[in-house]
Amino acid sequence: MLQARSRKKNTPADIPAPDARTGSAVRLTQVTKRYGDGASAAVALDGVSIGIQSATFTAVMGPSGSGKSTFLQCAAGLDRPTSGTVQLGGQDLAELSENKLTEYRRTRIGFVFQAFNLLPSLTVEQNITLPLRLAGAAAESASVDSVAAGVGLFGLLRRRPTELSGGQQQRVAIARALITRPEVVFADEPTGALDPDTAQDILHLLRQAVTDLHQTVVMVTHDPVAAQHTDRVIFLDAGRVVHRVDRPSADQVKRVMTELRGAR
Ligand SMILES: Nc1ncnc2c1ncn2[C@@H]1O[C@H](COP(=O)(O)OP(=O)(O)OP(=O)(O)O)[C@@H](O)[C@H]1O
Repeated sequence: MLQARSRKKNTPADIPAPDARTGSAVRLTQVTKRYGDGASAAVALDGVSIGIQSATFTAVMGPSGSGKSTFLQCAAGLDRPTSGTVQLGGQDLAELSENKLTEYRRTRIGFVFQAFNLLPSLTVEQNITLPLRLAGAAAESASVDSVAAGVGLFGLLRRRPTELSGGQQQRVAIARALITRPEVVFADEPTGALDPDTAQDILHLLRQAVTDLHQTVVMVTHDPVAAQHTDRVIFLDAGRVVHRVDRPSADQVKRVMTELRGAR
């Protein structure tokens, strides 16, 4: 069970608190992302406006090329939209310089990727605490132990990533994403490289982070079974939000995906 604990004071003082007015952890307003110019331009996001409520688990789905990765990249401040605004924790990301945006991502946003993206030369403990150390904040051993125990890694802190299973490596990535108590954790196909049973364990962990720690989690996935762990599925097609399903079942999600693929 993940343990709730107070938000650490490791964030820059000039960054505002979550968007109390809307309750949104992330808000995209008329976000368009265009790659290239002229006849060869690709519109990956086409006027997307959506708010993602704090302390919810959201899946982003859609056919191949519908704009899911671009959505995640723009919402997480990894890429800048061509037009429109992204607010995260009440901060308009366009107002941040590149350096401030990097600092913001490090302290206020957590990332979990399909390929785990751990540093092989660091121990599990060092991987988990890396975002704190990069931000110049001390890692309290009690909080590291609590996060590690919460994701089922207790006793493995001295190991290196190569000495862990895929599921254990993804637990390290989740602990690393949670250690700063970010505004939002963005997960890009977090179960894509795992067997079905291990994938279920990882999805339960992400669910617990929302339920027990009131984290906001946004996950891109192709998997209807993964989506049924979430509170809401947002469906993209041709760069637009075309459908939403709350408290989704895998069958509902499959139906919508079949319709979207059939409509192409
Ligand atoms: N760097 C880029 N340069 C040019 N076009 C791009 C670039 N990145 C994405 N695109 C285009 O933007 C559209 C959306 O791509 P995106 O990767 O966001 O879709 P996706 O839904 O994540 O796809 P998939 O499920 O196949 O990963 C596609 O038409 C893609 O070809």
